[in-house]
Amino acid sequence: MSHSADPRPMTARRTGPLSGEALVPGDKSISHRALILGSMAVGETRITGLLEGQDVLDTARAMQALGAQVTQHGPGDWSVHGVGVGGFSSPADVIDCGNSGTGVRLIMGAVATTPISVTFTGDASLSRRPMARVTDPLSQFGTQITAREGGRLPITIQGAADPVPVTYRTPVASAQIKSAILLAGLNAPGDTVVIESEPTRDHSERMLAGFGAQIRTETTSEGHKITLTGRPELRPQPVAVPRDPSSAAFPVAAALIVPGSEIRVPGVSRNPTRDGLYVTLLEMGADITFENPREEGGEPVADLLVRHGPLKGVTVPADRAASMIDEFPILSVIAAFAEGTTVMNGVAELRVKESDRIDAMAVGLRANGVTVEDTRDTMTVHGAAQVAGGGHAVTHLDHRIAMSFLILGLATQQPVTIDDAGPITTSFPDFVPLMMRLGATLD
Ligand SMILES: O=C(O)C1=C[C@@H](OP(=O)(O)O)[C@@H](O)[C@H](O)C1
Ligand SMILES: C=C(OP(=O)(O)O)C(=O)O
Repeated sequence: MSHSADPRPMTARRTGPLSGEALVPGDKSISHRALILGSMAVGETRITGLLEGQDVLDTARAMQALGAQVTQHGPGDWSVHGVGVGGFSSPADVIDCGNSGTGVRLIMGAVATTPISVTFTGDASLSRRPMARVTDPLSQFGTQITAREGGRLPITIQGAADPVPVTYRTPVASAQIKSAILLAGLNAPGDTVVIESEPTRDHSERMLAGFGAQIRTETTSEGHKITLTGRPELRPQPVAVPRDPSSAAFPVAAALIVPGSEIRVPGVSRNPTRDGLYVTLLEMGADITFENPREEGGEPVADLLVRHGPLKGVTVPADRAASMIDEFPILSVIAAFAEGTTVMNGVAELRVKESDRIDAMAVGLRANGVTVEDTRDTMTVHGAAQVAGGGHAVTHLDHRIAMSFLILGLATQQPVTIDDAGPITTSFPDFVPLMMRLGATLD
């Protein structure tokens, strides 16, 4: 489902020190996977801390359309009665994945080796995004796939009745490609193998192991190699979803750039495959302390204590990009307030997210007085002690662009406006009230 068609403009104004506790929502990647794997297990999976953002609600609805029983018991507290590996049935209608690349790509994988027919659609943003990166490897299982020209949505999948396992080297570092193949491999006999040159977020591997699948990861001369043995019976597991480090990045950024701020962000995942922003911020000299490190729901988590302080520009190496791929828009905002230049390398994938995020950030930052250079796969931001603001940013149905510019406006001399705050509901429905409770001025 797409968010409401009426755009909701919003303005962020220069704010006094931020303080308090920011309880950010559950991790989006883990929430999608908990619903999908719960639906492919036999029996009841209980999920706590589920992100109730539109992207995840669309996946919940898709699982129901495919035959699983998905029930909300309270805020963040959900259960899924799964149908087992190979147990999905043809849905009565098309499956609309709204704005969610993760939703559509993982669910295409999950249905690819079950002999049912499913048509997928999405909003204007998702309909522009490349899908051949997933449908190409899925067709190797024996799946019949028809897509709109250029490999775009709408896509119809006729799942393979007699699937064969696949060995696939991913052409770009993408957890969505990897996960789609692994989910398809669940109902193929024998071993399905994915080889990636850079490790990407490993939530699928962790959760598949937790649900009892035979899966192993090795670093080989070919790259990072994941081998899944097909046709397991998945056993339901309670899933406690940790708080999302990608969502935490927004209040963290606000505290770093608004003078005098000090905030606490508890229970945030510190999964090393998601930690690149925090590694980078420490290199920039950010005052962040990771307190009370512990394990929750199979993921390392910590409480973040973040204080405003001087920051310096850094060069982010290309091999770190996968571990912070969704955090570059907000890093570019933080970099605008750092002393010196921040160079972000190996970020070409940002051009095929909900929007072309390099272009959206570069254009919007320039409109607010920041000097930015970009190439196909790099972005360079020149920091300054003061940032003028006073500009307007176009968000292109992209939640992370919307939130990034609202954070920018909390520390600029003049207010920053965005054309539409609506897409924020996809990943962080409570963003505006949460930021206002910390002291932000958003209207
Ligand atoms: O697997 C996932 O949950 C995700 C993987 C990343 O996409 P890619 O796999 O396209 O890099 C990321 O940008 C997205 O927000 C979530
Ligand atoms: C890229 C993102 O999500 P998706 O690919 O699931 O739409 C994101 O949340 O930043």
